[in-house]
Amino acid sequence: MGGSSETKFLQDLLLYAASAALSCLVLFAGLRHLDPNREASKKVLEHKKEIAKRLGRPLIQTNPYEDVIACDVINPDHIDVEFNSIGGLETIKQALFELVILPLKRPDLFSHGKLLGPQKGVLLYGPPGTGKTMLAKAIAKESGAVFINVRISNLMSKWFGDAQKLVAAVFSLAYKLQPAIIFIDEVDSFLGQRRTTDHEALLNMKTEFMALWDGFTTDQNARVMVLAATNRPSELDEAILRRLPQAFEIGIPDQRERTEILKVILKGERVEDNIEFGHIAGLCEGYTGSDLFDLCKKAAYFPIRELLDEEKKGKRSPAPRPLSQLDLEKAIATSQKTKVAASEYAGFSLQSPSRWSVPGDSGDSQIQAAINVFSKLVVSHMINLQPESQDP
Ligand SMILES: Nc1ncnc2c1ncn2[C@@H]1O[C@H](COP(=O)(O)OP(=O)(O)OP(=O)(O)O)[C@@H](O)[C@H]1O
Repeated sequence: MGGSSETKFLQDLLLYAASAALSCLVLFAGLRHLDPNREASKKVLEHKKEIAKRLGRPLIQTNPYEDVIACDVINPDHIDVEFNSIGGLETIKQALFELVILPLKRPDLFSHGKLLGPQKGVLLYGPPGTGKTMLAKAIAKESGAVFINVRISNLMSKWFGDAQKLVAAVFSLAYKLQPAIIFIDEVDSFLGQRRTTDHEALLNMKTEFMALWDGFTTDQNARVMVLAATNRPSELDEAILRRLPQAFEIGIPDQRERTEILKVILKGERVEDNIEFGHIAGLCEGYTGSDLFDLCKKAAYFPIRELLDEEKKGKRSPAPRPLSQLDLEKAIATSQKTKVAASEYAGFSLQSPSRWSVPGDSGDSQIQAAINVFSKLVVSHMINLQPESQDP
């Protein structure tokens, strides 16, 4: 009798122990499943590994704001633009090589004395389509610097409320990934002259940006450079111009430069040997690099159309014929240059970084100014409609 009650007790004990262990397991699994951060942290780690791989830099500690910015970072090895892909602009390319590329690539040469401290800010200004973005990318490529393409409107619309922290993240991430280039396209829309209509969040972002930028300017170990581009240099704040002491005008190319651009665009394409590039460039007065690129694309359709016409007549060819001079001339005859934005830019000229000439008060520029003010009012109104804060 005593033996059977002992066995029963042991059986019960085992049963209790087993069910307690099972309950713990279920509870633990349930809690793990319910943990809201588990999936998120797993994703973040995967994302960070992916970014490190993409950037060609070792895995670094980053905060959630830096992770947001990391999505806009480009590994220099993945950039397909180099100085050779840019036609003309020889003097500017040479100056940028010495001022920007060399200090990022060979900081050792600039660490002896204060005379040759690395540039911390360069402005590229000029009409749309003249190659400013191309130049910025080529600089990153040639200097092996990561390229952080800061899209302020994106930050403002997506992360309103946290935008200031994201601005800080731009600089801290650049520092961690250095050498780095922070590229701000259309800088006037972010760091333009302060207006009474500016939203407080935008003003705070500007102040934060400038303070952080100043910090980098005095830090001799920072291999971080701000490259800014604009079509409207006269709209920039004086305070910004002071921080961009080196400014380069990327203007409308002349005939010699247009010849070089055409050669660069058509390099590696199937073209006839006898194209007179100088002659074609002469027919393209006022064209920007972007206009020339569009022109070549348009001309490249003629051989394809011809091939399709031949096919309709039952004649088969293995490939379209090479592009000819006549194709380019025909494309010029039917092309309309997109000179609208270029004419808007015309009239601005930079004497010195802090001295700008303002366009005459033509009817056109007044209408444009009115459009600018109106669009800024709309944007500022839209900002007011944004929800308060969203966590990245
Ligand atoms: N100097 C150039 N050499 C070769 N291609 C050029 C040149 N300039 C412009 N292009 C062509 O025009 C396209 C647009 O140039 P890019 O975006 O650099 O101009 P942008 O000055 O930055 O214009 P935006 O002010 O509108 O941003 C390039 O992708 C390239 O195909």
